[in-house]
Amino acid sequence: EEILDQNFHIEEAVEWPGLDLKLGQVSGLALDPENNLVIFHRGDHVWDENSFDSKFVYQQRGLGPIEQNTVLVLNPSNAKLLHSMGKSLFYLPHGLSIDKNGNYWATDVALHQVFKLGADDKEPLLILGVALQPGSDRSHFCQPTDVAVDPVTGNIYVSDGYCNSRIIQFSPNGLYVMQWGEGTETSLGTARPGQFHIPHSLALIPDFGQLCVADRENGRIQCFRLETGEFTREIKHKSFGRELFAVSYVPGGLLFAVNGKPYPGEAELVQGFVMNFSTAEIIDTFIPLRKSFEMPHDVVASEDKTVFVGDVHARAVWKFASTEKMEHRSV
Ligand SMILES: O=C(N[C@@H](O)C(=O)O)c1ccccc1
Repeated sequence: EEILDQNFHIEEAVEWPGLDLKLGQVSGLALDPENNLVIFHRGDHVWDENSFDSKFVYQQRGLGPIEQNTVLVLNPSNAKLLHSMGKSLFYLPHGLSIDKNGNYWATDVALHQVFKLGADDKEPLLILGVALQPGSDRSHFCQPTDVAVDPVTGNIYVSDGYCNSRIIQFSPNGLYVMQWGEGTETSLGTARPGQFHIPHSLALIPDFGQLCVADRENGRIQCFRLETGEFTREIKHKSFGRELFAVSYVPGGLLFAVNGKPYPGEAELVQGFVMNFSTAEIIDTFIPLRKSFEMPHDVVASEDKTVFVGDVHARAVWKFASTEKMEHRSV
């Protein structure tokens, strides 16, 4: 059995020039099959209190779609722009993930839709949801937050969303299969397993056949069986504080997460977490050396333990790297 060394430590790679990029609100990060960093940002659009009405209908469609390229592909070492796409398609980008075939999966909270894009800039290969129409049936989302695609089955999982509280599974060609989850009755204060208060980010754990969800306003991670949606585990630490924004898994057993900024007077720091997936123990935490986290919104990690964090308010992407090689001792 491999023991993940306990003196694992990551810190900001301060030589990475990606902090000087002129970005809009950074909402999603992903790594493509060549380990390039892909940034999903909002260009000149912002999500603020005027963006939606009380029925979650987007109010700024008069602005038209974002004219800048919203999907940027960067060399992960020197932050050089390799490719950009996704102009005139999105209104308010949110989640981004890339499947094993290199297709991009994106959610747009203004359109209430999920997009499957080929790596070129042609027409989307698949669109789920009805443009600009929030809803909670099998063909509508309400501000969907993220997508995860099972590399084994090709099944599609959507976390839906700010104004729904469910995970929906679609077949590889986009047919509704099943859903699970319900809202948290905030009155009771205690959130039960399978209840969500903004399912905000997804991490698919192929090694264990599970899907983990950042249950944002419940400040916790919940994990479920991919096949059945059956609840398997809650991961919650005091140091998460009130909000847990994003979660990402790296094959080999490490889970990464970022939390939300504490309310004035609360003790918990806004920071990144490295956890041992099997034990759920926190084995390291990290914050930037340059600038500081404002609203870290997504986190993505590669097999060599390089981690990127995107921040929607700081409009920045930081790179973190492990400072010493992981010793995998066999016992
Ligand atoms: O959470 C919010 N936004 C972020 O998640 C984001 O994705 O930008 C938000 C909440 C209230 C009003 C406006 C924005």
